[in-house]
Amino acid sequence: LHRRRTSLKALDSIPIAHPLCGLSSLVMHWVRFTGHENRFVQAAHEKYGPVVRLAPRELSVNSAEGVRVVYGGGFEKHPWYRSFFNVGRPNMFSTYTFRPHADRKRMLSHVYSKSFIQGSPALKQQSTQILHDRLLPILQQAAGTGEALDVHDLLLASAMDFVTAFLFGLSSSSNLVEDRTRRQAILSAYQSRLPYAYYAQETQGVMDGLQKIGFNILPAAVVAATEQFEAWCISMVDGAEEKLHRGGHLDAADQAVVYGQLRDAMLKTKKDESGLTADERMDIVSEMCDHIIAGHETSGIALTYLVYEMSKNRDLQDALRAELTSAPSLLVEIKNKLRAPDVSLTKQLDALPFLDSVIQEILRLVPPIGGPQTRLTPSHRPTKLGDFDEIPPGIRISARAYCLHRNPAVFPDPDRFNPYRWMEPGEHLKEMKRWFWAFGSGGRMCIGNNFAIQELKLVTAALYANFFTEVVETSAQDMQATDSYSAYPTGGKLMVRLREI
Ligand code: HEM
Repeated sequence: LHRRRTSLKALDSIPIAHPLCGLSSLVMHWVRFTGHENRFVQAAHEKYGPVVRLAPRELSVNSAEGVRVVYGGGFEKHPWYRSFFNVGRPNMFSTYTFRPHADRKRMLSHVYSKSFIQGSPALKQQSTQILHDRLLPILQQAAGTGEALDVHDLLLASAMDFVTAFLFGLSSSSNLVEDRTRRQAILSAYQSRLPYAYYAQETQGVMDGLQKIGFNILPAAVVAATEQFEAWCISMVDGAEEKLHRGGHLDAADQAVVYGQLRDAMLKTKKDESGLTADERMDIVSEMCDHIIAGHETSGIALTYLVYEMSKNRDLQDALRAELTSAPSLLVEIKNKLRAPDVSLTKQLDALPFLDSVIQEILRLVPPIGGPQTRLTPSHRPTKLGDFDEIPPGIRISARAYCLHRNPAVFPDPDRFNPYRWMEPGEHLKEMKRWFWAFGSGGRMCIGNNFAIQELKLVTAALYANFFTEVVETSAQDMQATDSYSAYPTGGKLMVRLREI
């Protein structure tokens, strides 16, 4: 205990976010419980600089250099991520130790690489069907009637359809874009547990103890909704497994790219022909559940805010449309005079500078995961962070995109949506890219970033090639992002009126 106290002395020179932060973690518990953690940490960094102490054994960093130190290697994830277990088994996201994480990530990196994503015939077919047959007709119908459409809901649904199609193949995936009843049920089942994240993330020990004596802090309805969501994920896994088991030819759109890859990679690790154990099957289920979660809410949130910001500025919509139509072969005419990006030209679409800047800027302004990416200082050596050295092992430490993206020295007028800031080449652009952190960095960086960027570009291009958007019945307060790990709009909706061009 004495050695522990002495080593903590090294933290005494680090500015504290609040007078009580050096004495107790209660302040941070309160800040998290009341849902203003990102704003609290941001205010502390603005006042005290790039390294602040949040609790006796917790630090926050807010600089590109600090991110390089903490996320460049050697810092394991904090057990905080254990709360992201699905179906009771760890997955790539929730595993906090190096080895099992690296083994799993290696199995899946190839199918999420940029070259694979841009070239995959399966993903091309899946994207075409989701855009042409589901999303665009619904948008056109809303434009025709002039009725306001909740695009938040719809864009979460389309992100869900995109990711589950890539995981399981189209016939075993969701169709939440068209099936509104199922959409409501699934999205609200998933979202019902979000308000309880504090308990799962910050009071795990207490939760576990209480559960042992038969008490669960989470309301029964939330537990049931989580089970319903997991059962739905499992039903898609089962559908994909059945399809692969049957064998025979599958259309490109029907290929279960990610599921098939993980299943084969896990089978290859077996020394005999025994097949996968029940636990290994549940590991796959857990991994798939996590990609369903990580893949739908992030992209859905990004697209929601993109439509919100674009709707506020007609000039930006015109500029985007001008870029899309200046390369005429990029758009193909589909039914009912609608135009859609040609999915065989995803590389060319990716190279459009304004579209790229719009996507980059929305991920900067409202990072869908803006909250802390929590790590532990390494166990075998002290850490040096800027002016502070001898930071002892086992200290909880995090950076967050919410704060990194609000540094006015790097992003002047940081609260303004300004895609043009990404279009001026030079040293400043390089500096902005060093601070851009929507997908994290290092070994635990988002595996789905190439998939997400391609999907965001396809949906944005399809939308603005055909429609003007205007926000109705939604206040700025509704669109305030929740102050938590992910950034859902507080009002839970974005009502938009569309007009066909
Ligand atoms: C705009 C969309 C997305 C954003 C902004 C985003 C952001 C992030 C961030 C910040 C992390 C690191 C989190 C942390 O360490 O706390 C992460 C990890 C991860 N993301 Fe994404 N993500 C997006 C889309 C996706 C998609 C589409 C998938 C899968 C289909 C995905 C799967 C994952 C997985 C599996 C991890 C864990 C990686 C690891 O631990 O090695 N994400 N994502």
